[in-house]
Amino acid sequence: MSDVSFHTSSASASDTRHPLASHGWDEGWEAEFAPYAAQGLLPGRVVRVDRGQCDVLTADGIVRADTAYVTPHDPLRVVCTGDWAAVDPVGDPRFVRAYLPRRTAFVRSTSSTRSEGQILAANVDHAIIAVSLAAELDLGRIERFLALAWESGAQPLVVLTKSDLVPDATGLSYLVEDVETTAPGVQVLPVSSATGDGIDVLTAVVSGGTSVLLGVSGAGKSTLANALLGEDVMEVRAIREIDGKGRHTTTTRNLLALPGGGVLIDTPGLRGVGLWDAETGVGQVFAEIEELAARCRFHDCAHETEPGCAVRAALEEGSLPGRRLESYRKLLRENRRIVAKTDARLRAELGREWRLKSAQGRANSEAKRGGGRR
Ligand SMILES: Nc1nc2c(ncn2[C@@H]2O[C@H](COP(=O)(O)OP(=O)(O)OP(=O)(O)O)[C@@H](O)[C@H]2O)c(=O)[nH]1
Ligand SMILES: [Zn+2]
Repeated sequence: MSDVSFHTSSASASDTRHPLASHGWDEGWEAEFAPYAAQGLLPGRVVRVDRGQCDVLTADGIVRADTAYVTPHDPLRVVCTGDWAAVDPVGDPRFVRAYLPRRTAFVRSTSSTRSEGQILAANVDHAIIAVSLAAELDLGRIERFLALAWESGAQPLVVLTKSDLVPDATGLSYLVEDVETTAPGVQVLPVSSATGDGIDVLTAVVSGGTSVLLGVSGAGKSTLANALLGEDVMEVRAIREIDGKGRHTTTTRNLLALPGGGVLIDTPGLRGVGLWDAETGVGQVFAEIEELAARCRFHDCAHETEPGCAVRAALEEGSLPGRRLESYRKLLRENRRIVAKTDARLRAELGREWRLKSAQGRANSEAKRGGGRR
């Protein structure tokens, strides 16, 4: 009982920081948690989820809690790392009774056969997209990650890693420019974990919220995570002080407080992200194309052969690069395929479209053959 009054009083006292502030607790969460606090439940952030159980960091340390109440049939509503949970103050087992509505969420499609979304991380503010400068830039791939990031609700940030491998400053500035053009509204930051260049800027950006690292294998995510975490030892010690047992070390957690402020979520599943119903996200990545499309004569313009098409006009005039439009179409197609797996109605439509297209294709090639004979 004294536990509960400690939480409510310490949280409202303006001169003391709430013990969970380092893990993202703020006034907004506190207000939303009020009804649960009134029931005597403790707030905590989920730092790891296993089968049937999870680790929740509360003001009293890490609580191992049962997730039976927050494991509904809908896989997107299953409690996940980053959630703010309401936990029983006592009991064996202690249960997570509920979690607060998510501000943002990362989801991905699971296997190709059973396409249901899987929730990967919740309440992420910054999506750090790691792109290695050791390889040639793949702008299409960056756009794909950007779509996923925007879709989640988090603010994307592109980090060009291994900048030490591009010693020529002018060359580097061109690469940064290329990515900036591809990612309007997104900060692009060259960094090197080897020399430490740019790490201070990144540290400052991520200090104000929860971040995740996205990017293909070898992009330098782990190295970057270590650079942000500094000496892991500090982190481990801090956790041990909190729970007083030293059972949980950094290796068992997918959510870590950064020494420079902010929180980093690094769940293994986030590494090979797919695109999951990210149509709005795709629209945000290609905002300039969607703006042009709004000026097409027909609102359902496919920008193929329609008259009064603003997209094709921009393409012809050279203000819209062909690569951008192709990438946009590719991502939309990819997205529709993913959505179609779960949406039978759309699947039927796509099937119809496909049959129409192939019928058209047959007609075209027959016409061509006919023309050849003439
Ligand atoms: N030169 C240079 N090499 C780096 C830098 N950062 C990472 N590397 C190297 O790049 C390789 C891949 O780095 P990782 O951090 O393991 O990449 P990752 O994205 O975590 O890869 P996965 O764990 O497979 O997802 C390693 O050999 C690192 O040593 C850097 O700033 N400069
Ligand atoms: Zn058009």
